[in-house]
Amino acid sequence: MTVGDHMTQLGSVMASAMFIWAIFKQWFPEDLGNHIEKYFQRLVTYFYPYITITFHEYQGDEFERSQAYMAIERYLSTNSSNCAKRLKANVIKDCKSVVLSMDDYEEVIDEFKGIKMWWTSTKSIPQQRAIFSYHADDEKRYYKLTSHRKHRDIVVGDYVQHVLDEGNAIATKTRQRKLYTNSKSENWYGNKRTMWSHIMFEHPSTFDTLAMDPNKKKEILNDLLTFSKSKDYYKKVGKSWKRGYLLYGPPGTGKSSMIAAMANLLDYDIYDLELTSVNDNTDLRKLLIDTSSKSIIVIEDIDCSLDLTGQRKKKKEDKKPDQKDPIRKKEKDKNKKKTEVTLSGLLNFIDGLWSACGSERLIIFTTNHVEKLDPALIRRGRMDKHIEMSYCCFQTFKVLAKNYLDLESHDLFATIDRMLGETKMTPADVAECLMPKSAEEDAESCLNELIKSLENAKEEARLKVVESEDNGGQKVQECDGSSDSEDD
Ligand SMILES: Nc1ncnc2c1ncn2[C@@H]1O[C@H](COP(=O)(O)OP(=O)(O)OP(=O)(O)O)[C@@H](O)[C@H]1O
Repeated sequence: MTVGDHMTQLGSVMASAMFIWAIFKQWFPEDLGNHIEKYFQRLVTYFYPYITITFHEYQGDEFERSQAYMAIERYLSTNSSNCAKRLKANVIKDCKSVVLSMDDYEEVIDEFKGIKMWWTSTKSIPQQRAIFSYHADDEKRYYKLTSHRKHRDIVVGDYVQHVLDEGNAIATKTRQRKLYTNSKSENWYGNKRTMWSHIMFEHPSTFDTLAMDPNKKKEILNDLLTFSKSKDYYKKVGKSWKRGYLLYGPPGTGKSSMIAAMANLLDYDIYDLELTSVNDNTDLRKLLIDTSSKSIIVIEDIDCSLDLTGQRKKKKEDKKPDQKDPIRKKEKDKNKKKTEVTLSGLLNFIDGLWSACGSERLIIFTTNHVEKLDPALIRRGRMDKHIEMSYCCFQTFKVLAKNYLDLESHDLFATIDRMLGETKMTPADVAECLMPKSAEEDAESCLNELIKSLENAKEEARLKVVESEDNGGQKVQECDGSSDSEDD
C-alpha cells in the first residue's frame, strides 16, 4: 500500500470521526464540547503521520499577492500540469499561447529526492457570506503541501526553497509585461484586487525607433541602465530604489513613445495612473502599495489631471476674482469635484514613507505645459531627470526616414534640413507624411509630401504672426484712442 493510499484511508477515517463528532457535539454542554474537540485535535495531530503547510494568496492584511503563492503557482503550472486532471487555462499573447494551472480543489503529486509531495489548490469562502453581497474576490485561495512527517527537514528546508527558486526562475523566463490602469475608487470591492486592471503590454517602440537628438537619447539610455543596475548603490546612500522622470513638450513629440521604449528597455510593467479616478489621498496610497517592483508608474498630462498646478502661485491668483473668467472657474469647480487628491498627497506618493514599498521603480509625469506645474512637484530629487521632447529637427527626421522609408540619404534631405530649421513640426506630423498611403507611393513622393506640409506650416505660421501683429496694432490704436477721449 502506498503513502497516498494510507493518506486517503486516514483522511476518510478522520472525516467520518469528525462527522460523528459534529452530530454528538450538540448533546454536550458547550464548555465540555470545546474541551473534547481540543483534545481530539491534539490526538489527531499526534497520530497523523503527515505534515501539511499552507501558502495563502494574501497574507493577513497585506494588499499584495504573496510572492511565495505566485512562485508555487508557476512551479506547479510548469511541473505538474501534465498530471493534473482539471486545469485552468489562461490565454496569453494575443491568443497565441495558453498557460495551464491547477483548477480549484485539484491535487497533483510532485517528487523530490525520492520523496512524494502532495499539492492541493483550495479556496475558502467567507462563512457569513450573504448571498447578495458575495463576490468571487472574497474567496481566499491557498495551496496545501502535504508530505510524510519523517521527511520534515527536507520538505520545510530544501523542497520549499527549490519550489520557490524554480517558480521565480520560470517568472523571469516567461515574464509577460503588463499595462495596468486603475479603476474608479467606487468600483473597488471585495478582496482589494479590483484596483488595477491590466492588458498585456506589447508596444513596439524602442530606443532605436525613437526619433530624437542622438546625444540626448544616449544620455537617457545610460541613465536608465545605470539606474537598473544600482540596487546596492541606492542601499548604500540610503535612498529607496526609484527614479523620477518629467517628460515635457508639445503633443505629438513622442512622450508616450518614450515611456514605451523605457519599459521595453528595462523589461518593466507600466501602471498608467488616472488621477481623476482616485477619490482621495488614502486611495492613492492603496494604489501605490498594490503596484509591483520593476515597474513604471505614469501620470500623463499631470497639469490636466488635477488642480495641482502651481498651488503656491494659485493662492495669490485666487485673490483675483474668478468671476472675470467664468470658464476657468467652472473648470476649477469640476476638478474639485473629480478628486480630493492633493499636492501633498501626491508628493507623499512620490517620495513619502509609503513610496519606499517595492523597489526598482520609475515614476514618470508627462505634461504639455511644464511652466504650469508647481515647482515642488518637479524639483530634483522628486523628478530627477527633466526631459524635453521637442519639435522635429533634422537628426530626428533622419531616424524617422530610416524607420518609415528605409532611407539613410536622399537629394531632398538638404531641402528638408533647411525647412525644418525654418518651421516647427512635431515628429508625429512628420511621421504621418512619411508613411506611404498606397502601394504606388514611393519614398520620394513621401519626402515631397513632407516638403509640401512644411511649406504649408511655414505659411500658416507667417499668417499667424501677421494676424497677431494686426491685432496688436489695433489694440495700441484702441488704447491711444481711449486715452485721447479721456484727455478730451
Ligand atoms: N520622437 C518620436 N519618435 C518616434 N515616433 C514618434 C515620435 N514622436 C511622435 N512619434 C509618432 O507619433 C505618434 C504620437 O506620439 P506620442 O503619442 O508618443 O506623442 P506624445 O508626445 O505622447 O503626445 P501627447 O502629448 O498628445 O500624448 C506615435 O505613435 C509615434 O508614431
